[in-house]
Amino acid sequence: MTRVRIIGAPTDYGANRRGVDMGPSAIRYGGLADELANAGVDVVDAGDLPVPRAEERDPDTDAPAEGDAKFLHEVADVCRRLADEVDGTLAEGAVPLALGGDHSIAIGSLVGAARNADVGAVWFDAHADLNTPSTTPSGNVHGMPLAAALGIGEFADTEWANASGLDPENVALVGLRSVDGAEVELLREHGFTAYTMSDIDERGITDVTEDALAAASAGVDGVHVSLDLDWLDPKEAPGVGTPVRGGVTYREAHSAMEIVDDADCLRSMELVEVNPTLDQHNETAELATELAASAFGKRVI
Ligand SMILES: NC(=[NH2+])NCCC[C@H](N)C(=O)O
Ligand SMILES: [Mn+2]
Ligand SMILES: [Mn+2]
Repeated sequence: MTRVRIIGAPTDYGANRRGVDMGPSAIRYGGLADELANAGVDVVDAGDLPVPRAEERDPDTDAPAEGDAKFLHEVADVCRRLADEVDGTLAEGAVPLALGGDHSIAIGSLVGAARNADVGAVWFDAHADLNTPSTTPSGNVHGMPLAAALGIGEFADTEWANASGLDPENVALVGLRSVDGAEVELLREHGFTAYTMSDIDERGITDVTEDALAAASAGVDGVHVSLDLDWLDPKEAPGVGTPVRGGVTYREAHSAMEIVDDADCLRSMELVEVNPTLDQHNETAELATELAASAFGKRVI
């Protein structure tokens, strides 16, 4: 029986929209533990990491990386602790399921998942999250976690540069539709596997997700699945801070998660960017729980 350990990371340091720190509560209230239990999974909830409120902190943008990256020290502190939790969960033989919080927590998930193994990643997101402190249009670290975990640009000087051991060839991005100029360059240069919404239109979600998982899992021990809820169309998932029209549908999202389960390479997962203050009747949080259940094996019959 698959064992899943839920780890809440209630942080909004990486996003300028307050409210995403309430994501873990909303997702739990949306029925996560029951959904996973119905999927036949043995679930343990480890509770939330303690995260000081952003108002009590200074969003200084100095070291460890130069440029404009708000609350980078605070993000680093949360991610160090999350990495320890993720690694500890894997050591116990369970699958870590981290709940954001904004997408900056992915740095901790990836570093933790990779501490004692070679990993790949599938990034289900409207965005590439490959900005660095010098290229960011917003200063928000939730637009940078993939660059940070890969040690790209100014992140080469940080503790993260060699921590994840991630190879861009084992990173597949799915559903891209809002990519900044510098990110386009990185996607072209580094050998990432990247699928835009146009690829999904042309080839269908099934083929694209199968290819993404094949690329992410080639030659490594397992795959981290990072699910940013803004991957979905805002009509389906309104409770996110950076919505982009033209995302995947409810059915496409479930289909992709079922393929994640079929591929049998899932090592760790996270659900990020659920912002209950922007949601309608908690529907985005509930959708996150349902999608997690599909990824962990829930089927109709
Ligand atoms: N995880 C997210 N929602 N990221 C949104 C990033 C938006 C934009 N590319 C930025 O860097 O600011
Ligand atoms: Mn996004
Ligand atoms: Mn993201």
